[in-house]
Amino acid sequence: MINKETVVTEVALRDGSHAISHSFTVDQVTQVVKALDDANVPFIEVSHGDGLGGSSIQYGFSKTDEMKLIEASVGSTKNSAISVLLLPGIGTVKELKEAHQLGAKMVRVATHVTEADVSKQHISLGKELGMETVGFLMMSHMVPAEKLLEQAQLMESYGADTVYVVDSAGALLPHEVRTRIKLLKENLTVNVGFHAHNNLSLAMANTLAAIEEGATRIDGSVRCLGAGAGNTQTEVLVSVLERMNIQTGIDVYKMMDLAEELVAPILPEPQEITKGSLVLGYAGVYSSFLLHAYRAAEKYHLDPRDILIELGNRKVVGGQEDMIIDVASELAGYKIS
Ligand SMILES: CC[C@H](O)CC(=O)C(=O)O
Ligand SMILES: [Mn+2]
Repeated sequence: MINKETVVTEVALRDGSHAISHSFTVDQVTQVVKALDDANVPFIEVSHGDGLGGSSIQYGFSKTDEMKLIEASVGSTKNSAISVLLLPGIGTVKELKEAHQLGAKMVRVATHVTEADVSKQHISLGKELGMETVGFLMMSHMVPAEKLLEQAQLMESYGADTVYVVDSAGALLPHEVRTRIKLLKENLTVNVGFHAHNNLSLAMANTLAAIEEGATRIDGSVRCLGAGAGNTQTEVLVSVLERMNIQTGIDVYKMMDLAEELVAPILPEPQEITKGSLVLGYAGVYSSFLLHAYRAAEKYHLDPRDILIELGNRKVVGGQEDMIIDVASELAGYKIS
């Protein structure tokens, strides 16, 4: 039976950071957070696109220190809680403690889908700090449901309050989402969540499939401001759920207004499924690789699709961004020694 309540986490100010090369300013974040808070969005995620500590040569430098963005966000909320993302190794205990001190109330500890064991320290710390703590299994399309369950059970055993199935590449088909969420629901006692990317135009269909199978925590990005073709579009999601009599507590009109008036102007161009983002879903490639692949394609005079397809063939995963340049230079005929 479908749960009649869904808790939405707005990820545009974190996942959307990939789409604008991590260039959010305090002013933009403050305005958007205030409006999301006024619309009563329960959780708003604010961090570098690659999570706390992501600002680096490998992932791209942030224009504004993420701690300043987190501080400004916390100071702009009355209703919403601020969430941070952390990939163990990129972010450390130090950054998590700092974000918590600034007032972040939720941490989502993200690992590759086969590497949940590296999340123990940070999930435990999140709990110790009294934060709502989430395990976030990225690239969930790469393993069968049984393996995903094994990894989710690890996160549950470390104390996660929720475990997310994360379709980082936007590659999952609705029946594949169903199988995964169903198995997790049958075998976990904690909440199950779902995070989509719209590269195959399936974010909404997959999200509804997840909800029908019992997922109660769902991510959205307003105006689709997320990596690749973006995520499930929050203002659309909230409207659809209202039509289905599923409560999110979010004000639909306010969500629509802030999408159009505050978020659309931040986007360099409207989010759509371009040939690049489509190939992410088609080849099963991490959505945040898109702009890196475009830059490499320009440098080596290649079609970005060829780079992305080859990254998909090699099953490259998050954290291996340096492989984008390696692959591009190889395709361009350079020898790597
Ligand atoms: C680099 C972290 C990544 O963007 C997390 C995420 O949202 C995903 O895997 O989809
Ligand atoms: Mn994402």
